[in-house]
Amino acid sequence: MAMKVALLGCGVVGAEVVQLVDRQASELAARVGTPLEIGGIAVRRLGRERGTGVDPELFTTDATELVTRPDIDLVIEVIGGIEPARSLILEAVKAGKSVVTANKALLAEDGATLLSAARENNVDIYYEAAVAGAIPLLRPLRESLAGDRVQRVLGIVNGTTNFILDRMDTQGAGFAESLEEAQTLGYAEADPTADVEGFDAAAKAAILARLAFHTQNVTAADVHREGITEVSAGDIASAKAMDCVVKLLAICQRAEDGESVGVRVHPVMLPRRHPLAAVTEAYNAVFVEAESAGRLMFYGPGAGGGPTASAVLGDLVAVARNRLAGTSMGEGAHDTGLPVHSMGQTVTRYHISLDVADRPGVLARCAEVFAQMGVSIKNVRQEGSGEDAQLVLVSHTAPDSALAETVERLRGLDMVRSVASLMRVEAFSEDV
Ligand SMILES: NC(=O)C1=CN([C@@H]2O[C@H](COP(=O)(O)OP(=O)(O)OC[C@H]3O[C@@H](n4cnc5c(N)ncnc54)[C@H](O)[C@@H]3O)[C@@H](O)[C@H]2O)C=CC1
Ligand SMILES: N[C@@H](CC=O)C(=O)O
Ligand code: NA
Repeated sequence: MAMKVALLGCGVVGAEVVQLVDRQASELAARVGTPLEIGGIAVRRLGRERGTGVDPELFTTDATELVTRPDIDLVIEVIGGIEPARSLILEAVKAGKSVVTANKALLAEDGATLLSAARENNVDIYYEAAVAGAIPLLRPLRESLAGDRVQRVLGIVNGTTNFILDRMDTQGAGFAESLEEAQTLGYAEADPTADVEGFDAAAKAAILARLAFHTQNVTAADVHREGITEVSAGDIASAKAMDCVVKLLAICQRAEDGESVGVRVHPVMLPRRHPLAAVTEAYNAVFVEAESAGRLMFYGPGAGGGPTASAVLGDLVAVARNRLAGTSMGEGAHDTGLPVHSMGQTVTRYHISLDVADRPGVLARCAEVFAQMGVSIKNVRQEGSGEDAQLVLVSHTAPDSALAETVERLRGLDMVRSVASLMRVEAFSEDV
């Protein structure tokens, strides 16, 4: 007997899912062990279904009735946003149906509640599409690396911002025109604030941290977030001068004592020799450092209807197989409860470029500020002279709060005219 699937939302991803389920019907049946059939599609408004080639009888505006219908076995949620997606998923789970979702915003806000409801009802919630689209990433973190200890995850997890920064770096393009191009190419969200202000990447960072460190505590609100709107042509030039590129990274890291984790999203200067520096255009990549495995990199398309639907279908096969076998994954049952430490406690490294008056004693005075704050200088160079002099300093690693205070004190020196460029530097974990 066929397994019936309810689809919630028929936008960019949903429409692609419908096509794939139809086109690959026989392969899916063979892989699951029974045919999969779309039993209903919840949409916001009826009328647009004409021309899709799908039986108009399948469409409904009553999503709650659809997810609780007794003949529905599995639910795919691709509406997005918090409500009504959360209530619909909870209804489905309570009615004994497994769920596949691509909803990173919801999982980052309330993933622990959803997973706990799934465990109580012996069903699954799978969400591979929610982070880095088509790239198989969450399952490797959850399953393949279950026997290892992940130390750090560095990810380019937002295609739009990577596209913009890449255009600024390689073509000298400005921020506004690069964003416009990303929108034209269909990478950016309708309201691109979620991309350029780092909200989308922060949601993905929370999900990655939960899986990497087996801690259910992390939500989007715990993630320190800075977007790319302040990244200037001067920052890009400063990065180039250090043989670096500017990337927006999601960084999840265990504290040195292993007792807490740091989760953040912000622009970084990254050495060109780092594998993530080679990730261009709208591609995503996630670099994982694990104790025994060493360094792993997951790379591929992180957005778009086709890639996202591919991940949704992979999950659909997995939850259908589990249902046939009468089992479920039980994600989140083992919770380390590791707390999230503040950004101030996170160990980082700064690149600081100062417009200074080129006169004797400037360097010594700046170095004194670093010493007062207990921050060690890794290297320093001067560019230009006279009125156009710039002092470029790169620190060794230190608590972010000490580095931020160092910058404030430098700003207060009368020989420092302005801070021309300020950005954290990220590299390999052994680079201090
Ligand atoms: N498009 C992409 O590249 C990616 C999307 N995602 C996620 O996939 C999900 C869907 O994204 P898209 O398809 O791009 O969005 P979309 O905006 O194209 O589609 C969402 C659809 O849901 C419908 N909808 C809204 N409220 C509804 C309701 N109450 N009942 C029924 N339908 C309703 C909307 O009318 C729309 O057609 C989101 O959670 C998004 O974050 C994840 C990875 C990549
Ligand atoms: N707008 C997002 C879409 C995928 O999650 C991006 O640019 O990566
Ligand atoms: Na993925």
